[in-house]
Amino acid sequence: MARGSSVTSLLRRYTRRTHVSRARFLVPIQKFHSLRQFDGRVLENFQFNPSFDVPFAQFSTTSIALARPQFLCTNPNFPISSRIDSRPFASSAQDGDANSNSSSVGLEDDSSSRFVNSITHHGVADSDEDSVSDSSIIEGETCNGDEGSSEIAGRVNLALRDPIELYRELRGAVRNDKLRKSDWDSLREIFYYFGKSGWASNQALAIYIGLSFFPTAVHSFRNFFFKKCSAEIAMHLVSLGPSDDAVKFLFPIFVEYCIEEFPDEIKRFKSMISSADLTKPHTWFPFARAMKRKIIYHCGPTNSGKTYNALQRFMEAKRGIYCSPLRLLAMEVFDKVNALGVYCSLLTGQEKKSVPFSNHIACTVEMVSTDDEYDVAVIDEIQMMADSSRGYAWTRALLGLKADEIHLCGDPSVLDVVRKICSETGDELHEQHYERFKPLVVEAKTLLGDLKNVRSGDCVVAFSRREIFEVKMAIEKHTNHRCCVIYGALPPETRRQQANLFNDQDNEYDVLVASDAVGMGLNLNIRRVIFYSLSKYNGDKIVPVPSSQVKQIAGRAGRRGSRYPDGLTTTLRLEDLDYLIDCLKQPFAEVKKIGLFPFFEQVELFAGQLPNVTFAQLLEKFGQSCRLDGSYFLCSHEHIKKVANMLEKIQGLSLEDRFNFCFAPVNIRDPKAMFHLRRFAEYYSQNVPVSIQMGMPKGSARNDTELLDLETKHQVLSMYLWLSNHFKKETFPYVKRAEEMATDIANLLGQSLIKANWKPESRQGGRPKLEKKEGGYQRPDSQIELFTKTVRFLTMGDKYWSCDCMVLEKTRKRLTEEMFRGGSSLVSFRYLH
Ligand SMILES: Nc1ncnc2c1ncn2[C@@H]1O[C@H](COP(=O)(O)OP(=O)(O)OP(=O)(O)O)[C@@H](O)[C@H]1O
Repeated sequence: MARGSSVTSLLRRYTRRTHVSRARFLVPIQKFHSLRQFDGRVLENFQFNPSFDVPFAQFSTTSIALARPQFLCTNPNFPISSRIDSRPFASSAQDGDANSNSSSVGLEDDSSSRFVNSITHHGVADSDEDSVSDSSIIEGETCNGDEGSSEIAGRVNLALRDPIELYRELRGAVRNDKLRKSDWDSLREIFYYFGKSGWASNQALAIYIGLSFFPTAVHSFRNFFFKKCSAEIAMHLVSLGPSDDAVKFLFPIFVEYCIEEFPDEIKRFKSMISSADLTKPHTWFPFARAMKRKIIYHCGPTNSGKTYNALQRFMEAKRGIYCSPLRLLAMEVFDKVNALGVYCSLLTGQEKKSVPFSNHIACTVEMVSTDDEYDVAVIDEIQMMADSSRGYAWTRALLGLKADEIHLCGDPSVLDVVRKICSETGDELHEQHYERFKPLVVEAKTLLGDLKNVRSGDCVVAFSRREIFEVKMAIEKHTNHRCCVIYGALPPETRRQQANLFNDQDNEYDVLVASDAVGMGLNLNIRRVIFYSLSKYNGDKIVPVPSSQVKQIAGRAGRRGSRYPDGLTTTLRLEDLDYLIDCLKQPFAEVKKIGLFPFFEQVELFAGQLPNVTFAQLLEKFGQSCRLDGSYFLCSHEHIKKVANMLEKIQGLSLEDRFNFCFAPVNIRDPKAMFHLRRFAEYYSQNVPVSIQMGMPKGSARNDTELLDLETKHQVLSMYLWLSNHFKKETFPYVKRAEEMATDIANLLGQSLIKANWKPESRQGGRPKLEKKEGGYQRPDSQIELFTKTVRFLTMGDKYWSCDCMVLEKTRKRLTEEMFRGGSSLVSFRYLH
């Protein structure tokens, strides 16, 4: 990115000079957010010094609250009279209540509260004589007669003096040569301690001294101090030694020094921070805020009719928008609604289907417009606001949609966050709670580790492509069942085709083998969901599948209106059963934070502060500097940074181009797909028509390599279509051709899957295998200790064993064994929540 010359070179130079690591930079920033929350509460009436334009209240901070008496007392900007006799930072000393002090100033770390306690114990402003003598003992002084007392009294007075006054005195002073070498050594140690103090560096943020600049500022302050300090101040510091007390004594003087010495640095850091300000996101959408919106939260588990009810309102409305988590689901709604006679258009990243006269639109949530007005909007799977990478799209839709009525469908995990948001936006919230149409029944018998036990209508869920094909092969080899296959890398069209094949009764494809992609968006006639395993690769290591996902997937069994309204779920192996039950029993974990990501305009503003960095570095810096309110987190941008790094060398892309290219749907672990994205960007940067440059496969895949190739080809075409919708149309002129090719490849993929009976290959090669243990893979441990709710065991022969409440896990196992011995061929138990 060629940009103008650096206005922030100083800051960057400091960053380089001090080798500030990312981790070091990040940790205090987090703290700093929490300080800021405290700030709003405690410092709302606190004024700042306008002459320096340093809004102390803007960042917290504890120090400022603590330092208030000192700032107030001499600064003409603070007319309120203050107690000159108050000791620096020891506001509690005035009321003599250490605890109330530490809570009232919102001290957040242990060291700070320890410090305040120590001040209170040693404090003298509470005119407690014992404290004075304690102080002298603790400080290692010997109080011998009047001389000792007056020396201590002098230091006590010094400690009570206004730091601004002290600073002014220092400014006008000349070097003191009376100090002994040992005193200078002590002072050096004290300043070293000060420079290393996390508390001080954190508090310095309040005056916009950034963490990277802090060591330089301390160094400069030290030089100044050594040149100027009086014997009195030096001896006072020496008596404190390298301690928190010394840090807190020096800090307000340091603040004065920085404000006077580094106004440019302060201004620069301040503008960088404010350009990365993501606080109060509800204020980003003034038009939506001007509306009186009604939010209806359809809250409940899977298969409880949430989406059905929301869609009824959507179809009744004059103008409606449905926001989907998946292209597939947007297509389903588009088809369903049009079939019912409501004209509806489709908008996803890859396709725009405009239906004439339509006032309704089904779109993917990332594509939702916050400019258009609607009567009714539906945001499906609202709990995805908490998704670590895509959550921002749901947050944006909820905050920004201009709709009179917004229906949110989802589980209860984000209910509290939505309540909080509505209280901030002023929207009226209505909650509608749902129960599953029919309870999900856990089959305790499991498949006993044998895939021969699959039955018609079963869906076997595995969490890797390799396992999916292994399971399909095994089932087709050892039974008469034929399998359809659904996993994430398949195009939505192929997934739908496989779903239809499975739902259709007039063929032999009666078993489905699927990944977690089956958890959302497809209406399937599933009788029983069987978990082949309950661990999955998370991009880094093998982890237990989270309980929310287990619930979502298991909930696919027994949909209302399907052939199997009673849903069953179980595992392949008995050993996994406890974890499955555990997950189903877990209440929905309450989400505390939801995702945000800056708009391009916000990134652009920030880029103005850091002109000579790469786009990936810019994003990294943004992540480090951005400020967020307590209910939000910055969505992960690792994927975006990888693409940004790949495109770095391409000249001629504007910042906006780079930003948009980074959101293109690409599998960053697939080198071929990454190669094509880079090629597309290169062509685009040269302003020449971007060609597809990809041969069409001759037929369906004959082995797994060819199948993988088809998948990649489809992804590249999908990327081309996405880019054509996000960049100048004329640069991507082969849209028609790309659409045709994509459709053909989706069909070829469907045909390939039907006959696929080969050993699967791995796209990455390097992915860790599931760790084998005796009896299978590494299983997640069950966390169940007790059953705390009513549990009822039943056999399929309508004979019930019931035992209410607090059934120990061992008891459950014993009962299950008894039921087996009792000759029951199929044993299940049901939780009545
Ligand atoms: N009142 C109803 N009349 C007829 N069918 C209904 C009704 N309510 C729901 N259904 C059907 O029940 C099935 C599940 O409903 P729906 O998809 O709305 O559930 P959900 O709670 O949104 O589930 P999920 O979160 O899994 O999508 C759908 O096939 C839907 O068409």
